[in-house]
Amino acid sequence: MKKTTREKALLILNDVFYKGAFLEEQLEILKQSKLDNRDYTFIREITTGVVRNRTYLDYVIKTNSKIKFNKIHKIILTILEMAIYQMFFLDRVPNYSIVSESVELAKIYGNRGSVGFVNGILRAISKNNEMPQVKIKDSIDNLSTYYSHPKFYTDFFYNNYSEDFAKKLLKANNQIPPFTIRINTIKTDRESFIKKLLEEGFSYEETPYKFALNIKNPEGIIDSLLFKEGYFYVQDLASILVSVYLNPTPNSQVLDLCAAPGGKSTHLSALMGNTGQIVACDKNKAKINIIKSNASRLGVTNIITKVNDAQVNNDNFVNKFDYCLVDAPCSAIGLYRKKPDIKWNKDIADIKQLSEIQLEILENAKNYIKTGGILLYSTCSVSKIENEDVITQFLKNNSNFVIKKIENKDTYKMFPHINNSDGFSMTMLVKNSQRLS
Ligand SMILES: C[S@@+](CC[C@H](N)C(=O)[O-])C[C@H]1O[C@@H](n2cnc3c(N)ncnc32)[C@H](O)[C@@H]1O
Repeated sequence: MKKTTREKALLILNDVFYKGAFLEEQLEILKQSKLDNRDYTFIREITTGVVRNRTYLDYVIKTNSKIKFNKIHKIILTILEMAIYQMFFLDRVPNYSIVSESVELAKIYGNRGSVGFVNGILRAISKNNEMPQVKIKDSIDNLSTYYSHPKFYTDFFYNNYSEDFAKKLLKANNQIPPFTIRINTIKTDRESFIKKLLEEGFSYEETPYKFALNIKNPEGIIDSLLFKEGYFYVQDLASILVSVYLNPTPNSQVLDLCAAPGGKSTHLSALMGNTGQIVACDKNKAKINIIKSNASRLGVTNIITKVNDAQVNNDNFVNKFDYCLVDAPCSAIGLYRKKPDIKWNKDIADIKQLSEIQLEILENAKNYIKTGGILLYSTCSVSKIENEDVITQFLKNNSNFVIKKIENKDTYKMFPHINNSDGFSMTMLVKNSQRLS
């Protein structure tokens, strides 16, 4: 029998929560399946919403369930999470229909007992006219539950920044991110691009960087001629600003050690007016082809690509470059707003492990820069462990490097609630001399 939209959403969530699937990839597969656009949008809205608000939804279940929370069968739990999300976060479906659709799903995936359970608990919860409050005494627990964030994350911002900062950040992480594009100045100029954009029926708002625009109605823009002609690249503001801060001079030699899919490399190329040379590397061979195809679409001619493991020293690179970008593999906990499943699949242990890899990469990168050259370290993580701590250790090991402040900060951090961007960290280091040891 044909699966309903809710059933499709249920199966995606089940794969994401219990089988290690990535939400974005699952949604991409669904998109390719020629599903009606309205159904696709609804499934994306429910699945993303449930992933984003999971702890809160589970709290509502816990406080209303007659069965112990950890005794609820996983798929039944997901049916409940989807139902409660629709009740309190969407307003287009009436509660009675949410309950009956959920009961239908329980009939397919559960047993007689679970059908009665789903019916009973959802009827009770649907009697609330407003979102049930979270009543947990511990403030950090309370915020983590209400805004559905890992406790270590809330704890860090609550204690190292402030309660107000933590609240605003968590709230912003649960909002839908803007669709930001970078105008490709190799192919067009700002004025002509905006004219074409408006002619094609797209509207935009400005961002603090004049070549980055937030598209208000991005549906279809990837299929547009503007895209095919390489007039723009889809890229978050924070990611765009990394290349702006590095700001390599024309004709320089640039190394991008973790370059795929090529967002920053191709931007660096535009900033250099397609002059000099950018060596764009990645460990992953398949991803190198994505850099090539992006570079070709964008009219970039000064990039050469190389499969290279940045954790291994490469003698061919030593002392060759004026600039080196290390946009390191990281926990991506700065991307909660865009990819909410990261909330649930990266913990402190992963972050610590990544910080070791990041330091290892920097320890190689330092050899590749000429004296006076610049090393820019960036991550889409807002953790201290992957940023300030890595840099502190690096500077301890390498006294011939000094920090060059960005926006008056040793490590400049961008946040969704402050910059309306992904969470990002960047540190600029200058190599003052060769090491004497
Ligand atoms: C944050 S992404 C880079 C994004 C890219 N700079 C951009 O702006 O489009 C990190 C990249 O590092 C690559 N990577 C992971 N470990 C690596 C390693 N040991 N050496 C080189 N690249 C690595 C991943 O394949 C991934 O493409």
